Amino acid sequence: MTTSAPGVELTAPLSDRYATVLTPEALDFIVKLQRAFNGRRKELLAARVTRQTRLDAGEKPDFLPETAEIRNAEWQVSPLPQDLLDRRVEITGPVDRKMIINALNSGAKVFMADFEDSTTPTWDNLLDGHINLRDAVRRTITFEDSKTGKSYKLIDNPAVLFVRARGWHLDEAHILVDGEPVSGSIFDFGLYVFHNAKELLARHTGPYFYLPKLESHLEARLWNDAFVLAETLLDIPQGSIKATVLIETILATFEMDEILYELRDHSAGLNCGRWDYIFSFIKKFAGDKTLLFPDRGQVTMATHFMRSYSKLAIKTCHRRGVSAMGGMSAFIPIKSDPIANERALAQVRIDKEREATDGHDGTWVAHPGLVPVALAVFDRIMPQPNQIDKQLPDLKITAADLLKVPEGTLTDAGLRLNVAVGLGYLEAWLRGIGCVPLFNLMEDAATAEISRAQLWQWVHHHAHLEDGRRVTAELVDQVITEELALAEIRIDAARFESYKHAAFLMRELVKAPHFQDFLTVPAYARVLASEIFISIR
Ligand SMILES: CC(=O)SCCNC(=O)CCNC(=O)[C@H](O)C(C)(C)COP(=O)(O)OP(=O)(O)OC[C@H]1O[C@@H](n2cnc3c(N)ncnc32)[C@H](O)[C@@H]1OP(=O)(O)O
Ligand SMILES: O=CC(=O)O
Repeated sequence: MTTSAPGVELTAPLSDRYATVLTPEALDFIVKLQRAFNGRRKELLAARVTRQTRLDAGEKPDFLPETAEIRNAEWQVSPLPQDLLDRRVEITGPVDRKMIINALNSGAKVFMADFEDSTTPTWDNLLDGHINLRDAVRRTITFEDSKTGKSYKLIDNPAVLFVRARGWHLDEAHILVDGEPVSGSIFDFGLYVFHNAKELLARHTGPYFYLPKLESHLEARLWNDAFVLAETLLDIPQGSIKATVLIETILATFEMDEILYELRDHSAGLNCGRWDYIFSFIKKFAGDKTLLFPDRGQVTMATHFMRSYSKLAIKTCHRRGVSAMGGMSAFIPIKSDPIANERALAQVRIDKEREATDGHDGTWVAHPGLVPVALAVFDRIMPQPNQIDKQLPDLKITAADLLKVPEGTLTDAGLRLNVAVGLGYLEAWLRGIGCVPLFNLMEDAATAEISRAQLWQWVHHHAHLEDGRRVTAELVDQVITEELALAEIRIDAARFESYKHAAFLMRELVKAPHFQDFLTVPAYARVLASEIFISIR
């Protein structure tokens, strides 16, 4: 569908309802950002490829000599807004209407509405999500659950809202500008900020964002420049947009000071995105057979490299006057089994205690049932709003600490779990559901990436399981076939179709001669090609 804007085309239907958010003015705003920044985005994505070639040749990352001056100098990020001083518990979740209300009402200080790893970016999910957020910002959001008959509305003092936009690598294929898809980041950020920035500022809060999967401070600079242009176009004060960057790639961890520096007028600190971080470590060194990771379940926050990264994030943020947010424990409440449930909650408690004691200023939870658990820990260990004044001048973290591969075992159970999680997650994703409970754990794109990355790594480096068997493509293939057979008994025919698509994709990803950067990229292409989701409403 061509639009009234020259060079702009929509490849999906725009219902009257969707046209209330994707207005000509909003589209024009997105197009301006796209034309201003897409060239640099593509250069930065190309720079990722060049860097990967060097890593494949054996180069190891280190703190950058050319930015030593920024690391060594004393400077501070602009003061945090009042409503971001206390972020002790943040709940995250997809942009589903009922979940937005539940999350905002959950008792958490912050809700991060996620267009990224817990959302399949279908046209419906995206535009419904923006409608939901527009209504949430204006506190008019309500929901009637037709299944239960329950009505939902916001409480008087809901959580502060953040939005996680998609990463720089993802395209939004439903809008073409000058023949090219719009950047997913620009679409998510642009549409939200366009409709809500002024309204949020009038309500004494602001347009707050989480920025995922950055690999360098130059990518942070691009975000900062997008913020500056958006503030100019919208005529809102410079510095009123705030963003927390997820440190969730092994490369970004070497540039934390520099990332904060680039965003110093717009920064709301850093967050340890632990799952993507583990994935990124495996991916960036996929070519190195000496860096094999053990079973996913053994790669915890207690391992040396993960603890080192989390402590370095705390030290860096506190020195610059901003929050260092902790991450997401994947344990979720288990309704069907009180004993297993208590075990899961205990795991969450241990994780949050470690974070609060180390100096994090808050943490993430995946489910409203975990808000009181995390709150109790942070209230006890951090009675004040944050612990930014906890400075760690004597903490020394080296490149060797950050690059120390965790020890452990590779087991048959670990392999089977990786297959089951990869298939189960992809199956849901292809049906438009970006976050699911599997085997009593929260699974989203980041956690599923670890599973499929491990399978690739183990196959390509001929890893041995502890029972002595070698992991081969044939073995993984066989386990996929076994999982498919089990699924066929368990689920209905329509879902089984989706499972078969998932299995096809998994096989492609695991057998690919070169590690595929993100599973969501081929999965998105598959969804677009089969038009599973572009259903006319
Ligand atoms: C690594 C990362 O990137 S982390 C960030 C991305 N991941 C996330 O955001 C996780 C979000 N969490 C979720 O999607 C869900 O909690 C899941 C999929 C893990 C579990 O879902 P379910 O098993 O369906 O949850 P469950 O049935 O226990 O839900 C109970 C209630 O809590 C609500 N709920 C569950 N999780 C959330 C949430 N994160 N936010 C708001 N409400 C939630 C449900 O809507 C349901 O509400 P209702 O009782 O009013 O109907
Ligand atoms: O985005 C969060 C993560 O843990 O990955």
